[in-house]
Amino acid sequence: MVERIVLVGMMGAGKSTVGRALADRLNWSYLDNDEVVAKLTGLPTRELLAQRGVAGLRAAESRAVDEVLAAPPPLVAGAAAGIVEDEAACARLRAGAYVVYLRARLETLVERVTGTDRPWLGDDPAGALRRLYAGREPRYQQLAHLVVDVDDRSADDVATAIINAAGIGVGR
Ligand SMILES: Nc1ncnc2c1ncn2[C@@H]1O[C@H](COP(=O)(O)OP(=O)(O)O)[C@@H](O)[C@H]1O
Ligand SMILES: O=C(O)C1=C[C@@H](OP(=O)(O)O)[C@@H](O)[C@H](O)C1
Ligand SMILES: [Mg+2]
Repeated sequence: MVERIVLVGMMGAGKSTVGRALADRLNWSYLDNDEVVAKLTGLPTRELLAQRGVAGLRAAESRAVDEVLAAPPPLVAGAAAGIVEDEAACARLRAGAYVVYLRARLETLVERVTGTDRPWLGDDPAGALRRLYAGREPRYQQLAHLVVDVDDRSADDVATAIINAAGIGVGR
């Protein structure tokens, strides 16, 4: 029975938005990577990256996975977009949760994150996203138990697709 759903995907795919909508619909709790990392380290993600570098950020994101896997179910969680760069964390995630890849076209991601204050984007968000996407896309596919296309769909539609595919009975 599915009782721990973890959303993965690129920044801007909608992990936080869909995750909250899905948790609301199911009346489950929601744990967001950014919040778990802030709780574990006392620092917002951007600040953590600035102070401890990429290795420090990835280490905290890996610990956030363990926190999510140890938290009492039922729950929905949004993982760090970069978790696919950590093979050991991916193996734990896949073994301990129902992993859903929110797959978005590159153009959708560019549209959603350009102008926001996210790591890696610099002054060429489209180029940065294209490079990240090329490296990560096959890994998200491998990691996930379910792939859901999110372009041109509301967050609520995406949540419905996940509920149906995972065979979760709402309200039972
Ligand atoms: N299905 C959707 N349709 C339209 N906009 C969306 C959808 N999902 C997310 N968004 C918007 O895209 C942006 C990024 O979403 P967010 O949930 O923060 O993504 P992530 O957590 O994966 O980085 C937000 O402005 C959010 O409102
Ligand atoms: O692309 C990445 O490596 C990251 C993107 C951001 O996450 P979102 O996908 O929630 O924006 C950031 O907070 C995360 O820790 C690292
Ligand atoms: Mg997010």
